[in-house]
Amino acid sequence: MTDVSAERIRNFSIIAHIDHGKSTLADRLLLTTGTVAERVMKQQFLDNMELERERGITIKLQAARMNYQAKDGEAYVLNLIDTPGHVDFSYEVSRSLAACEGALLVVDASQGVEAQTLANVYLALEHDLEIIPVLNKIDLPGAEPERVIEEIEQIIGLDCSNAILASAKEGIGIDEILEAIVQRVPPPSNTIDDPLRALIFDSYYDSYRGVIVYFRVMDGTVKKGDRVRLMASKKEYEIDELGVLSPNQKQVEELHAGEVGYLAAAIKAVADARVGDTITLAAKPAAQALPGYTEAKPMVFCGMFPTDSDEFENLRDALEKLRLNDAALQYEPETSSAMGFGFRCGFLGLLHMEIVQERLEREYDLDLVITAPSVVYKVVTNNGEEIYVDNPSKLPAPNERESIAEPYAQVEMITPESFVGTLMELCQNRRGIFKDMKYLTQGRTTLTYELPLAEVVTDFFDQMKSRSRGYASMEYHLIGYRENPLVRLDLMINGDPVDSLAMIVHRDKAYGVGRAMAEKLKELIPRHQFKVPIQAAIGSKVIASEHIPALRKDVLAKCYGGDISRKKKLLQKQAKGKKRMKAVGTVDVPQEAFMAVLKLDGSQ
Ligand SMILES: Nc1nc2c(ncn2[C@@H]2O[C@H](COP(=O)(O)OP(=O)(O)OP(=O)(O)O)[C@@H](O)[C@H]2O)c(=O)[nH]1
Repeated sequence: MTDVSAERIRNFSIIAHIDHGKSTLADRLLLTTGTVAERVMKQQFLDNMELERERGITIKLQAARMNYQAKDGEAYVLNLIDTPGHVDFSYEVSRSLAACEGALLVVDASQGVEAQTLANVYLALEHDLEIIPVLNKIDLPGAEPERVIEEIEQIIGLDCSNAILASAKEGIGIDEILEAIVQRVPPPSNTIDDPLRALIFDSYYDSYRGVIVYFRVMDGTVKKGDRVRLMASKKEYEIDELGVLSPNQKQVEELHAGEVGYLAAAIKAVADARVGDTITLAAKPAAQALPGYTEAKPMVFCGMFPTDSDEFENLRDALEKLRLNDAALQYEPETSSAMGFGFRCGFLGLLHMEIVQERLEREYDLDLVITAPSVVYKVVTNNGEEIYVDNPSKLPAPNERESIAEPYAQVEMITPESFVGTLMELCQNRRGIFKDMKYLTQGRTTLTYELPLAEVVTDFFDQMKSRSRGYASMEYHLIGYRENPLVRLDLMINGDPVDSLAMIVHRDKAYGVGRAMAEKLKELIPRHQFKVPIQAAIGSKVIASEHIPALRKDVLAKCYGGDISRKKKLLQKQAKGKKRMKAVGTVDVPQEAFMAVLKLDGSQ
């Protein structure tokens, strides 16, 4: 039972760029408020590391409730709500922020504002949050808090006259931060008498208790045993377990407006209790759900095929299990003439795709061949029908379609001035449309471009990082569909078109990409006993052609018989290399070949 009144509650999150010190500061706040003892924190940290290593995933703190005795003599409850750190999950970030009244904006005083920080600050401002700027790492000799403050004021237009100088590592400024949270973040409004409305900001699947839902009570009261309704999914459940996160789960009997907690109610999959949905009471439902709910929509699609076709059912089981914990993951069976049976999967973005792929391989021990990511194209067919195509091999032929449009993104980059030239060149190569450039303090610049999403989801991020030696940061958001003269480029191996290699490209780039792809495939596909021709074609027109010469020598011949261990090693190496191959007709094609489009040098 918690009996804290709304005036004594403060709900806040921390906005920070990667490595600017969010986790260190969160730990400090937990320690300083006595929520977690130092000894426990060390142990927990180690346990989490162990788990992370074992499961290959990052365990994150979703929320923590702290008790804080403020200088005004009153006891407060401070709820820290975590936000995911990547653009792919910006919808989740926006829901986490919607559950707060304030945010700490943590900026590394030796670095400055980065693009991702900016995106999240704008989200926080949209939700009318009180933002408290914190300049972290002031213990570093290179810290320049004045410059960074100027930068924050200039870029965000945020008053930084009362910014806090802190070092999460050394424990400097922590009391000031806690006091600022109490004094500057507004308390939640006291709507305890209204019908229950609670906002889901996170959830995960637990194999014993079902889905654990993290929520913020916006109005009313929720009790253990209540029958609740989820307003978007329209499903009803009885609450088996209700609690707070301190930061470990601790059961309570009820939670009121303004409080943050978790519940378990034998919910089978996270898709049934989605982030952004509103929890209300079945007996006395609220008239209206909380605003802002949308269903996460996959942006990037790819084919996933088991290298060994007998593994198809195992792949299906694994995807089903992952989906219990990932409402945004979509999949449906796909049959490819080249690859056999597999699944067409949809993801929020490239990082999401990589996480799922990694989990399938690590946790479910599957060997997969994954095709290059594709965005969703909007095609108007000859009979005026509008269809969405997420698989290039399914694009209607030119004489069957009226028009084709592709999604565009606005990309914001922040970079030291010296890399502006090379980043502009990158954007131009990727069909970018220049929108804006602004000079900030100390030779840093913001660059804004509009780019086709297809050009962003390939290797844009990696290219940006390598061209700026790691200094630039970026953020993107979708701005709608635009028509373009796009064509389907087919690739043929040994005379047969390989549907999983088909791609949709701009007409003006088709020749360059076709040639580069043929060359890249020649480089990536191993030699066989026979000559393997490779061709790129648009419709029936071949635009590039290469061939892989036949293998002549036995690889073992080099070993002159004698050295058996060396021979073994060579065979092992070959076996390892073979693992991620897919037989396309009589040709073994390695995984890298399907991702070849990501490896082109970008100058096409
Ligand atoms: N010198 C100094 N180092 C700090 C300070 N705060 C954090 N760090 C260091 O900065 C690095 C990143 O800190 P984290 O707290 O992991 O940063 P984060 O923002 O949570 O990073 P992600 O979890 O990757 O998003 C770590 O090596 C910290 O030890 C500080 O005040 N001073």
